[in-house]
Amino acid sequence: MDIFRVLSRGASLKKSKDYRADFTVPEKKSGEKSKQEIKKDEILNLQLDKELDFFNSKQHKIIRDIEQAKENGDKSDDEESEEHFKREVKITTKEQAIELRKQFGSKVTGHDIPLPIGSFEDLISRFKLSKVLLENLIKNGFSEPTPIQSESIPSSLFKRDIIACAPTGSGKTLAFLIPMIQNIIDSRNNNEDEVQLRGLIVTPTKELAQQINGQINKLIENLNIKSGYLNKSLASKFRNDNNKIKNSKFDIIVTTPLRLIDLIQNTKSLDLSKVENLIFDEADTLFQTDFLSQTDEILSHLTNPKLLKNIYSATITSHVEELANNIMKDPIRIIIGLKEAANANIEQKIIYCGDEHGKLVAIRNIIKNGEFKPPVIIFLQSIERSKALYNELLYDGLNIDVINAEKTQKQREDIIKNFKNGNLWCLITTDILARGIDFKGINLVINYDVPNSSQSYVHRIGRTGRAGKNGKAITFYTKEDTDVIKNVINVMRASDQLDGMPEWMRDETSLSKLSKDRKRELKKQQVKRKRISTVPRHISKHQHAINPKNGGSGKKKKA
Ligand SMILES: Nc1ncnc2c1ncn2[C@@H]1O[C@H](COP(=O)(O)OP(=O)(O)OP(=O)(O)O)[C@@H](O)[C@H]1O
Repeated sequence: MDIFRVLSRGASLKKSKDYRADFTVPEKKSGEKSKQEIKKDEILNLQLDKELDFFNSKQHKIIRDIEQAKENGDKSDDEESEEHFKREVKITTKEQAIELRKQFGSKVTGHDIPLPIGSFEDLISRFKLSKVLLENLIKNGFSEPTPIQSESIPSSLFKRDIIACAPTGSGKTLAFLIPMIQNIIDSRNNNEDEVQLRGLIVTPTKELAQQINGQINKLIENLNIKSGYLNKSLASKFRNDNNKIKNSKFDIIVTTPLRLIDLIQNTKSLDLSKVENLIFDEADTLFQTDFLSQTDEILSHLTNPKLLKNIYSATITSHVEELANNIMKDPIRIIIGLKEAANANIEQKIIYCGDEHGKLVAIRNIIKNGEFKPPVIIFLQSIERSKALYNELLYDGLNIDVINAEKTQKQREDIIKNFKNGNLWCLITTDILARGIDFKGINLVINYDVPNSSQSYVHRIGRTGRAGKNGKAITFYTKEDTDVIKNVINVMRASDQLDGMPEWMRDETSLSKLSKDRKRELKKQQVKRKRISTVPRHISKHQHAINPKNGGSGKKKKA
């Protein structure tokens, strides 16, 4: 059973210690329902929707829909859907735009900025948005735009380059997908329906690329648009350049940088010269020194003069903005909320644990005191440490697994599937899952090791508190973390989360600030930590030695 889906559809929450029993689905009544009963259910669902109005932006629409559902009890589906398309444009004046931006905390700068949209229906009248696309949005539960969508979509449809920074879990993916798909529909209409690779989305991890492609597939239903995630198998089809791939061209490709570069350098089967819309998702990673040459290489193959460039992330430093400005034409800059703050729905807490042993004690305390409410994600700084913590907690009855870059793609996919459908309660991982991954309903993120930058902290804890839901993040620190923990405290301060914290933390002046050089140093190398284990070293060494996998006899020596 997909507990997250059940939760998001308004299942009731029981107070129970057993997490599996926390989710109950309303029972189905036997027999046919009368029309009146169905209508009553609709109204109830809409009222439930209102309570679960995560983005605070659905408010008036839902209220209006409740009223309409009450009044138009017997209208046909066709009539109702036609009415949906005829709704008046909500934002038509500069004053309304200023008001909306104030309400959303949006800062939008640049030349000739278009008005934001107040509803997805605004796009029908202003941009002739495809009705099928709007239907697909509504079918998937996206009824009102989030603040970033409200600004990005019209700017992109006006064919502008965009630098966008909005909190984790605030809907950036749809913010770039909706205009990309609409632009493809428009281009295809103007070019006698010729299929060409027009949209390219570059992300730092495979998991994220796959997730975005899944999202695209939901939006392009019945649109005759084709999207592909450039995994190993698709890349090898391109490499073989057989007719199969030629005959099934793609409108959109989602990829990681290296996979794409490998393909364009070694084959001529993927032509990037017609790409009109480029997205760098988690752009600040792609503009970091490690990725920069790859990003440059990709840009050099995108030769279409009409190319639109968009960069999106929850954290964009001024350095990244500077780099982006160099490759963009007159971009519109959209910032939602505060740049370095975490999502406001996340309660943040730090715990001093003294040393490594203290961290194990702290995590077991969290389990004992009921704070450990699954689904939970635990982040550590390295593969070794993630495996060590997994071995340590394996027998604590937590239903856990570990996911890191050592696992095969298939293993990674299976673990994620199990976590999403509720078979796993807790995922132990590294920064590989820190960005972009959208697990619905994560209750708690634990930073077992302090992340090495404020950006990494914001993204890691952003796996909870998504789509308007609340979440909690706990960060452990020890005496080794005196410097890196300052990054975390600064984000907590920017997010107004220092209430109840010791005086020295709340007082900005008592925390000597980290210099830029020191921050850079910390990002490059991880804090040196002692190994994780409650088992004394001489015993674990002995266990390792007798393990048959390591050539041992498998037998314990007699005392
Ligand atoms: N307009 C909308 N109405 C309701 N839910 C939405 C809307 N837009 C997006 N969502 C949902 O919000 C969740 C978070 O969206 P998304 O993954 O795009 O966040 P993000 O801003 O890209 O986060 P991150 O910075 O972590 O990558 C998703 O589950 C998505 O389906």
